[in-house]
Amino acid sequence: MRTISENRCFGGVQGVYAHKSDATDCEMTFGLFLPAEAEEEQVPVLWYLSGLTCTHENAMTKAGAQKWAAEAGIALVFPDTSPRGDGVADDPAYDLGKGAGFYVNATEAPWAPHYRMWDYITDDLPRVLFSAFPLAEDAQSITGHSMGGHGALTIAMSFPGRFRSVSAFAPIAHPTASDWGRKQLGAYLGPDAAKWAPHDATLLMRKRGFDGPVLVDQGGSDQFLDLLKPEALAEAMAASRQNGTFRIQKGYDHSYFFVSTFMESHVAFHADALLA
Ligand SMILES: N[C@@H](CCC(=O)N[C@@H](CS)C(=O)NCC(=O)O)C(=O)O
Repeated sequence: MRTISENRCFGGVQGVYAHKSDATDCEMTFGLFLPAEAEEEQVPVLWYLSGLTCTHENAMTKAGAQKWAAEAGIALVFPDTSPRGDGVADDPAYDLGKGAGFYVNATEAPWAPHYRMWDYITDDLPRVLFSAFPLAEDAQSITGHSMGGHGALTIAMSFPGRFRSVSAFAPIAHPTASDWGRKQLGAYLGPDAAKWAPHDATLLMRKRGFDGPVLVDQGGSDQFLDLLKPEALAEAMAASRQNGTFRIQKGYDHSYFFVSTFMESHVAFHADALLA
């Protein structure tokens, strides 16, 4: 692992690090905010998974999460959204290939050799983080925006007991029924829709739900509402009697202005679970 930068931030440190990933078989970059408490003890950790076109940098610089995480004494992890590098397959469309890993392990050509973001987030990066930094493995929560909200919800529901709470900002909520999903899951996992189901938050919510609290915020004026399909997830949460809250935020769009507006509330929600 190598350090790209470390900057003092709200009494803690905002770092950017790169490491060779076994999962994606390329160098990966991530951001990690450590609050001041990390100088003395292990701290709880909140994962933030980003959306389409993002790198580790978008949320780190635009979501405004560090202030609230510093106040709560919580670390923030900002992973990249896909494998990177010259030898990595890509597509001219912004919603496939680099910047659009969709948090799955691709099985299909040309994606299979590097597009293993599920393993990267759930296995590879945790191993790096918990061995190199003072992070409490038994105090993790996860959130994300758009494609990252999809990743946060599907990963949280697939690893019962690992995350104490999950939240999402405008998640891609029902990808098996959306052009933000069918195209990518088809490309990465092949045409058999049965293989897509474990990567659909609405289907997972109907089937098993999440064992802790869930918080979802969705902008009422989001330009991608037709692709995100929030109503499917809201219905599934109600049908499975999920402990949680689904909020429509009137007038807000899909941008980081929306994410940063509600970040304080999401960090407070996770702090309740992480510091209990
Ligand atoms: N830019 C794309 C939309 C992609 C988009 O809105 N990405 C969101 C996540 S799904 C994002 O966070 N973009 C980066 C940013 O706002 O910093 C388009 O051409 O329609």
